[in-house]
Amino acid sequence: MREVREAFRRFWPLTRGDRGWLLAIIACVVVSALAETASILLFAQLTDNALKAGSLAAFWGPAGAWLTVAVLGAIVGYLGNSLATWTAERFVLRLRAGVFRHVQDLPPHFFQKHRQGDLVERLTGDVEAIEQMVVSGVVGTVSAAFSAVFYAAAAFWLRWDLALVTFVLAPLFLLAARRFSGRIKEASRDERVADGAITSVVEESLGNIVLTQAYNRQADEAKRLDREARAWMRASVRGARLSEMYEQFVEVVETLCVLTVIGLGVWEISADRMTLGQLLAFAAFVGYLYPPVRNLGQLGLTLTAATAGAQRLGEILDARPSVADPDDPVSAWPVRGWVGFHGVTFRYPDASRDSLDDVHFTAAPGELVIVTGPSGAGKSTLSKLLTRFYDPSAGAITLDGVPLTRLPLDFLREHIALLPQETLILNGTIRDNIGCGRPGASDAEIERVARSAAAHDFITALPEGYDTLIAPGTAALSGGQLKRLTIARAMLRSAPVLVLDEPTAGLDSVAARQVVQPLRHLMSTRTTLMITHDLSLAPDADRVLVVDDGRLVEAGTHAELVARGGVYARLAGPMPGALGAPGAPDDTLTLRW
Ligand SMILES: Nc1ncnc2c1ncn2[C@@H]1O[C@H](COP(=O)(O)OP(=O)(O)OP(=O)(O)O)[C@@H](O)[C@H]1O
Repeated sequence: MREVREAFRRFWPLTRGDRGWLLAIIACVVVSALAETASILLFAQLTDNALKAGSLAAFWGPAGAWLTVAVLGAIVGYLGNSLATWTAERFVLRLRAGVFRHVQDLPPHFFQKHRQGDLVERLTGDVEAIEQMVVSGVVGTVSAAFSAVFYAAAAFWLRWDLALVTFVLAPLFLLAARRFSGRIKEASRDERVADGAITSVVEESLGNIVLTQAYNRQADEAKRLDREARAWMRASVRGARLSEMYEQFVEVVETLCVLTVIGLGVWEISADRMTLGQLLAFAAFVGYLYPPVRNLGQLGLTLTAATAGAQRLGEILDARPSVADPDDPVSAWPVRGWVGFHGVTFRYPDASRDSLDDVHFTAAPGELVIVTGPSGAGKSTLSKLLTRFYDPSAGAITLDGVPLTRLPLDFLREHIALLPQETLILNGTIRDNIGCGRPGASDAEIERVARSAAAHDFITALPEGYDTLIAPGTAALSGGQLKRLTIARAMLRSAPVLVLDEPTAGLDSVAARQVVQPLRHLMSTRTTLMITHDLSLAPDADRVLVVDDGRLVEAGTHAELVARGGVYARLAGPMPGALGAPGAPDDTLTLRW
């Protein structure tokens, strides 16, 4: 019960704006119940006056009234049900949008901890389960409670003594619901978890299809899916079995009640204390009473099953973004591009050691700063802090002297463009993929940056040119071509600070050169922080920073660091043209760790 209260406290506020509609739906239910009652009483009247007496004259009046009531009931029923569906779907829409917005602001480590398929299930199945509880549940409970009280009152009004005897059996329904609810909830939770696992396995397998085929892992992947599918099957069958058991038990209790009514009725009629019409009406009221009572019992089950979904969604909503917009933001100014790291120390959430330790450096507008160092040294972490995916544990990062924590996130990310290590492609046309660098950019601007990024020629060679559809993982373009699209995207953003994380990773030297040339153009006008193992640009850089084990161990120009003969000199190795150095095939030196 505490869980249900908790779930309501969290999700009920989302019905704001629809509560008037909820009342309207309940009003429709009340009118429907009234119409039903009137029909039953008219039926009793017909039985006693027309049927038993065989009088056609006594037929027309009640028959006309019954038809009118039935039509009215049908119209109100239709309105109520349509409104209920509309309101429920609006709730789902709002809840899903809210959770999705929240998820989009969560930090990278959240997505490393949760499998994608599981998140998909939470945003679909669990969202619907909560609707079942919050909207349909509330409307259903109020309606069922009202109908139950209403029909019970009608039965009492007709024959209170008979009603009393019949209702003695009612607690059996609630007992059954209580007995089954815990187990049904457990099965429902297992089913949702298994659902998420299946989606995850399918998604991961299809995403990794090359690995699966190249290493003949088809059977292993099939086994993985089979394991999750069996878990789902077990939970699903268990859930269905429990629900069915509950249904059948209730059915038997209902039959018991009906037989009690008929038995008592026969006795009363034989003693001339009741007419046949009254007995039929009484039996009808008791019969109408069962569905709402049954629904009330079942609502308990729906509630408990839905709390499983509410808990899973609650876990997501409780995850906090690692950064937030400042309460007192600095107002916008024309950013020049001074970047400063001042004693920056950082530890990832849940990590046991610092990934960056007391890092100091500054970069001036127009400067190219290369950050290099061994794998795992903390280079990409620098870029995540500069684009504020996380805030430093100690120290501060500044843009034009203003701490990043004082800037609205939108403003920050408008002025610091990130070209991440992975080539990130959107599902859409090539134009969309470049254009998303600056929403609202004209076709001419998109084409201009594509030319600067050396992408225009291969784009126009495609049959559909800029309208070619591409998607993550399925694009019929090479790695280097895709990279150039992302460079064009970054160029379009025209941010004064550019953070490039391994822009040439995974490309051969020819492709790397094709990528680097437009990058040089892009970098000439902005502050650029380039994280790379590829030192081909190092001689051109204004400064090279060497990071090792989270610390900034060396800083200077390429020539200074080579001359110093320290870590960088060892990493860079002999340079072309140096005495005894093997000549590079061209003037681009590509050294890798
Ligand atoms: N989400 C995370 N949670 C905990 N530790 C992390 C996380 N991401 C990175 N790390 C750790 O932080 C350290 C620095 O990682 P980072 O990705 O910055 O290295 P890098 O220098 O960019 O490496 P590479 O050159 O291989 O890309 C590593 O020891 C890594 O294990």
